[in-house]
Amino acid sequence: MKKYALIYNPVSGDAKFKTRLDEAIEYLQLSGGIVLPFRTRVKGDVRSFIHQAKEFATDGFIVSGGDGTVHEVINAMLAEAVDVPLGIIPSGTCNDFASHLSFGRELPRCLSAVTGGFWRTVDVGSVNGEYFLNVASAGLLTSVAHSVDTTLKNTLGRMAYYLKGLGELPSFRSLHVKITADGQVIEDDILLFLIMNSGMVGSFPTLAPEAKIDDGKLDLLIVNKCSISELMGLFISIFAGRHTSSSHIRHLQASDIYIESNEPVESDLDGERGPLLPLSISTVTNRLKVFRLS
Ligand SMILES: Nc1ncnc2c1ncn2[C@@H]1O[C@H](COP(=O)(O)OP(=O)(O)OP(=O)(O)O)[C@@H](O)[C@H]1O
Repeated sequence: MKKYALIYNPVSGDAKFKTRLDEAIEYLQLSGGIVLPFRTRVKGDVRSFIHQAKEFATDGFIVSGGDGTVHEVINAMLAEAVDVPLGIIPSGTCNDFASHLSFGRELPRCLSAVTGGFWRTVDVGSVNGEYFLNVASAGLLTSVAHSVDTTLKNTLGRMAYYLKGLGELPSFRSLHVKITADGQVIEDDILLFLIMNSGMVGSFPTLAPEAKIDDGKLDLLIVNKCSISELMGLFISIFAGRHTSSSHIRHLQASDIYIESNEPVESDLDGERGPLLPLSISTVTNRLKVFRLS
């Protein structure tokens, strides 16, 4: 009999996964599994659960939530040296990493990846001792995910993020940063930077078309200081997939990145509040396994 632990966030996305818990447990039991469920309550509580459940869950952990919940779970799994694969049931507002892996909202499809037993290793980013699975960022629009009200997110979904982002634009200002990426130094006034694993951020699928989640590299995308009208033009080229050739964008791949600023700049990790700059970022390979569709 296969043994799994299932961690779910009852408020992620439209807060509906909890009504499908019985269906999920039935699916896993009918496939010959037994399941230990855990309902998240506050930030950080998954660590003690994973510590206790790792002896039991010898065939895998499963997480249902958004990018923030997945972020907490991978941090706890790596800290607890959990070696079994992670299954992801996307039930958050965006779930960029799961979308990159082609997991949609269809519960049986996500669970079939777990019961199918196929997995792959993926890179994670390490930043100042914490891990991120999909993106580390700072600057304009990057704090939207952790500053939107939960009720608004539950009702409006990702539209709540876009509305909040639009509200930020009139008061936007640039940041002066120095970035050292695998020895290459960039010092400039910028609007934002994204350090991506999958290249899918904010539901934009191809922000870094060359990004791969197992190449040992992170994709750094910098938006240079520009005017609001130039920024609007840039959004249009993002929708058209032409942004990487824009003069306002710098894109490079690196495995070690150091970012500093002489101002107090807050970062964002997978949609959760991250540390203040400076950030010391590196790629961690072969430590995290995720279930994949066969
Ligand atoms: N029972 C709970 N009640 C309220 N907040 C919770 C609960 N459990 C976890 N949280 C908080 O939910 C946040 C994570 O939400 P998550 O990112 O998974 O969903 P989301 O914001 O809807 O999706 P996404 O990040 O994909 O946009 C964390 O900050 C965590 O502390």
